[in-house]
Parts: sequence; C-alpha cells; structure tokens
Amino acid sequence: MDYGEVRDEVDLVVPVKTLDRAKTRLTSATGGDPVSHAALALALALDTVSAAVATPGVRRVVTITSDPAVAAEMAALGVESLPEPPQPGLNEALLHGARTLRSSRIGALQADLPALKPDELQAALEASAGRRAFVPDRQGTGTTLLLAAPGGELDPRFGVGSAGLHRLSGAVALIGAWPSLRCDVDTEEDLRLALALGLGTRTANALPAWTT
Ligand SMILES: Nc1nc2c(ncn2[C@@H]2O[C@H](COP(=O)(O)OP(=O)(O)OP(=O)(O)O)[C@@H](O)[C@H]2O)c(=O)[nH]1
Ligand SMILES: C=C(OP(=O)(O)O)C(=O)O
Repeated sequence: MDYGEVRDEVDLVVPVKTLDRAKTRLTSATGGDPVSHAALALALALDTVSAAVATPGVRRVVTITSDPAVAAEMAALGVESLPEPPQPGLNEALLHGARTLRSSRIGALQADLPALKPDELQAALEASAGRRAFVPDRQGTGTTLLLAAPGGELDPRFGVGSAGLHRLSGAVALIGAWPSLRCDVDTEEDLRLALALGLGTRTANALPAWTT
C-alpha cells in the first residue's frame, strides 16, 4: 500500500451515548428539561458529524451508539451507526468500531464539537503526517481527536486525563490553531465559548434561552 497517498485519509468513529445519559454536566444549561437536554445533546453530535463528513481527508464517518433516535438522525446525514458492544464504556465502544471498520487508517472523534470547522479538522489530519497522534482539548487534559497510524492500532485511552495517557502511550500531541477542534462542550462555559467560535446550525437552533 502506498501510505503516501492514504496517510491523510481516515475513517472516523464517533461515540454517542444514549441521549438520556449524555452530557450530564450540561444539565443545568437546559434548566433540567429532559426534552430540551436531549435535543441539545443530539444537536452537538449532528453538528460534529456534519463537519467531519465535509472534511476532505475523512473517507467515512460511523457513529457508535445504542440510541435509535441518534442512529436515525445520523442515517439522514448518510452516516451509518453501529450498536455498542456488550462490554460497557467509551474505549470499548471505540475499539468495537475500529475492529468492525478494518480501515486503512482509523480515528476517533468526540461527538461534542458543535463549532467544528472542516478546514481545522483537515489541518489536524495533515499535521499528523501519518503518525499515531491526538488533539488535546482546549484545557489540555482531555482528547478531542485520536488518530491511529495507517495500518496501526487506535489504542484509545479516553477518560479523565486522556491527553496525558495518549501522550504516555506514544501518540504525538498535535497543537495547532484549531480552536473549533479543541472546544469540546462539557459545561455551560464551553457552550458559551463554542457559541463565540460559531456554532453549527443544529446546535444554534437548540440553544437554551440564556444564550440569546
Ligand atoms: N457510544 C458511547 N459513547 C460514549 C460513552 N461514554 C461517552 N461517550 C461519548 O464520548 C464522548 C465524550 O464523552 P463526554 O465528553 O464525557 O460526554 P458525556 O459522557 O456525554 O458527558 P458527561 O455526562 O457530562 O460526562 C461523547 O461524545 C459521548 O457521547 C459510551 O459508553 N458509549
Ligand atoms: C472522555 C473525554 O472527554 P471529557 O474529558 O470531555 O469528558 C476525554 O477527553 O477523554
């Protein structure tokens, strides 16, 4: 295989929790209303995936989710969903996706990047230059994107302090001027920052009243 041609082309797995369990740290942002909360969590994922699909170096996007509502909305974007494996947990879900896809190059993208710009994701793919690499979140502690090397293992270590764990596991930290790729939305403060960066249309339409 000529890795020179494929090394910037990647298949991305995007994990999405069931909407009733997702984004608990954002619960206060929607005033505790479960319907508004689920709509916001779904919008975050749809905007993230839409931007990923529009990125030239991304060949395929697949979500890992057990939520039929998420799978149906993703299908409307032309994105396939795989159910979660029997083993619980984010890393298990990502490993299951990576094993199922058997891609020439695999990556994991978090589903809470509602300001994501395709040109910033593309720039990160190019900066990885075919290495196993990751993009830390804006605080530098979490991970928003993990890329395997072409033909290599993803070896995901998401969870608390994942940036440090990915670094320790030998992945290269990619730090660029990619604010939309580094702005994962866990809290109200993150949502305000993403709003300032320019939200995708679905999240903009699902925003709680306090943002307007
Ligand atoms: N499929 C799947 N996705 C998960 C799982 N755990 C986390 N995720 C997803 O992984 C991404 C990062 O997780 P977090 O930022 O912690 O999001 P979260 O768990 O919804 O948020 P909190 O409840 O506030 O911790 C999000 O896209 C989640 O939907 C899991 O067990 N399975
Ligand atoms: C699971 C992660 O996301 P967060 O830190 O946003 O919960 C992570 O960054 O590994």
